[in-house]
Amino acid sequence: MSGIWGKNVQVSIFGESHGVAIGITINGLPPGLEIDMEQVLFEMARRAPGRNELTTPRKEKDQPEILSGLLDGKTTGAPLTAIIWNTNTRSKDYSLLKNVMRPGQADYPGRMRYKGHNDHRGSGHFSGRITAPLVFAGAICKQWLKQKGVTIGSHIQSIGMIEDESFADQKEVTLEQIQSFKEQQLPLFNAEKETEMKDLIVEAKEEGDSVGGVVETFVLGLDAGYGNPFFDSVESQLAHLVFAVPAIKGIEFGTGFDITKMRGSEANDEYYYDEQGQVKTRSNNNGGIIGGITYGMPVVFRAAVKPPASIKKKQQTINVREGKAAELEVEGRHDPCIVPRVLPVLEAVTALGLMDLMMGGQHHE
Ligand SMILES: Cc1cc2nc3c(=O)[nH]c(=O)nc-3n(C[C@H](O)[C@H](O)[C@H](O)COP(=O)(O)O)c2cc1C
Ligand SMILES: C=C(O[C@@H]1CC(C(=O)O)=C[C@@H](OP(=O)(O)O)[C@H]1O)C(=O)O
Repeated sequence: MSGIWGKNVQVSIFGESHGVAIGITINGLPPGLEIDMEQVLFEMARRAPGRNELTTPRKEKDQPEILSGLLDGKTTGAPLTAIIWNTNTRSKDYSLLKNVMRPGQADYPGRMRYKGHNDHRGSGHFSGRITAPLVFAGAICKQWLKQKGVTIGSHIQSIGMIEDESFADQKEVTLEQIQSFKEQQLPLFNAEKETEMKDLIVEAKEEGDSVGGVVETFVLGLDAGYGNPFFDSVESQLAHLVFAVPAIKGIEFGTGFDITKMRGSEANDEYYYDEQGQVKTRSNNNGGIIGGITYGMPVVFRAAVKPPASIKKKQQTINVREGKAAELEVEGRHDPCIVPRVLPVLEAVTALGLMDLMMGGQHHE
């Protein structure tokens, strides 16, 4: 397993979904950073399981216990370690799944990679639950970024075939709107789509099935001049972290794959000076990054979230103990749609990636 990431802010995650606890150690945080714990808990609660009818019924407090690196509410500069206890495991749901492989889940590849020694209970270290410590770290990074004037927001771009408007369609997105998105179950530019999306998730759940979707994340207030091409381009940095999130199957920046359908004259983001003399572009098809470097416009990307694999509907698979074909109806407590819970995770990894990048001092000044 590779549970360690980062150059300037380095994280190390640990734990399994049905183990004693999960957690994270963060290295490289600057000393004296005041941590607003209420804000950290707010972010944790956005992701936590069991909060409403659209999520897994497994209820967890997801209250981080800080073991080191924080004194009188401020970072000391020493490694900051937090653990989150697992309090509501139901491992019997997984006894069959040691041998009967769930299609679309990490059971079979994990078994091959770890020679059957991986903790299969609750998908072990593969579980989406391991994103809780990432949200903890991201909440701290967000507080550092806020001091630098950088804000990260996200909304649901789509659930199944139901689409919201895009960030690019908006004249302006205010900090208040970004904050209100964080308080909503299904944050949308076009709130009229909410009922349709909810109904689709509930319908899939009732049919013993699941649905996927797309999350759009945007970063405001990021100056021009960050990024280290080739290998540490801003896209590489963010994509690396976004693909670490379980269930993410794709990422596109700016206009993404659709830019291929445009002419250069349409795709190019034309420059101008605004009233304050700041360099801006009229469009943002490149999603705030060209040549792997920011150009001062919002960084925008969309992540594809697959429909969760663990469904009640009957599926064909294999029993590896018997070496035979098998049928499977997955029991247990699962998310019918991961999208609403993954927004804070995508924001968190974005915050981590950007803080790591900015701490490296790549800025032109
Ligand atoms: C917040 C979150 C919740 C998830 N909930 C479930 C779930 O309830 N059931 C499930 O089968 N997969 C769930 N997943 C997805 C699996 O963890 C993921 O599909 C699996 O680890 C395999 O990884 P991959 O899909 O990225 O290839 C969740 C993922 C996240 C990020
Ligand atoms: C517990 C969480 O979500 C879990 C993510 C998950 C998976 O396979 O990713 C499967 C389910 O696990 P369990 O069968 O143990 O209930 C979800 O409940 C969480 O995100 O905190």
